[in-house]
Amino acid sequence: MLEITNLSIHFNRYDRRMRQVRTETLHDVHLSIAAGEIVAVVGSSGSGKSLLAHAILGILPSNAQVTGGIQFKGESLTPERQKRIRGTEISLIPQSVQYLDPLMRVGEQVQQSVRQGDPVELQRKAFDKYNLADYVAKWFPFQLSGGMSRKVLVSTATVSGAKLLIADEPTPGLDVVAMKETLDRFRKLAEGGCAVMLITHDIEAAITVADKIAVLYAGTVVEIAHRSDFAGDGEMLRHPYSKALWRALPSQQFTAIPGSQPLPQALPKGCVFAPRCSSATKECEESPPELRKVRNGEVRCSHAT
Ligand SMILES: Nc1ncnc2c1ncn2[C@@H]1O[C@H](COP(=O)(O)OP(=O)(O)OP(=O)(O)O)[C@@H](O)[C@H]1O
Ligand code: NI
Repeated sequence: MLEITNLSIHFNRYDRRMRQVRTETLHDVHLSIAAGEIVAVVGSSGSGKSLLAHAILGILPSNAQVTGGIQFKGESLTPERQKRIRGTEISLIPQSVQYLDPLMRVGEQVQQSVRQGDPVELQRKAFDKYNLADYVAKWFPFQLSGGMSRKVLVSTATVSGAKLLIADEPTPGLDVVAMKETLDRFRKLAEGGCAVMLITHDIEAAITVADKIAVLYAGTVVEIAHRSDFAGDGEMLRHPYSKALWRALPSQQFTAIPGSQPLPQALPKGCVFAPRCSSATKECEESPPELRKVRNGEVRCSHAT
């Protein structure tokens, strides 16, 4: 359904001395999501998760330069096509419930996203599917609980039969029950033939529902693993950063590694993770490793086995 190849994003901006600086915020991303598949994109704040989503939707700021290819249903996603199918075939479940218009009744907001068929009928069906009572359609966003707002966002994103759904951090702040409901909803959508990209900080949530996990670090996909690789001591994982992420979880060893993720304006010359990696060699510092297949997954580390 979605095929991303060699996708890079640069920003041009001027510094205080009016010199143009070019920063790379996403580096050579390869990622594909099949129909019926859920792929989680995990990584810490600033790793480029939202930029990746915005590149697919074609909603990056105008000073962003995008290179590489994005294919949707086997055809190139040009800016014109992105504009045409955004909100219908490809839709976003935004990071925050603040995306709801506070002055518009929620039923109307869902109806506005309908491009084909009877808006009222389809909105009713969507509410029914997500256990929202009919009368809620007449409510304004401030009248909704957090969980209901999320259901309205999902209804809006799915009401016109999207084939690719991108959910940007849909779970923070949800209690355990609401979180499980949200994740179950994605599973059902995938079972219905949707391709789902689930962007999250929460690895534990990701592995309960995603088929594959892409680990993003400083704009680079360092590993694409299967959910089952996140187990035990992380010995099935291929990249030292994925292992470190896994071991840093409170439910695991709770051990953090020293250092911090480099900023886009200060990326290392070689492997982005080399400055924090205990097995880094001269070679790692010199040039960035290629993405390669290792044990049914993919990794950007020349030492991975
Ligand atoms: N308009 C912009 N101009 C320049 N740099 C940008 C712009 N938007 C984002 N960036 C940079 O790109 C990097 C990735 O940002 P992005 O929002 O994709 O991170 P994220 O992984 O979604 O983080 P979070 O988990 O906090 O949402 C950051 O370093 C950010 O500063
Ligand atoms: Ni983000």
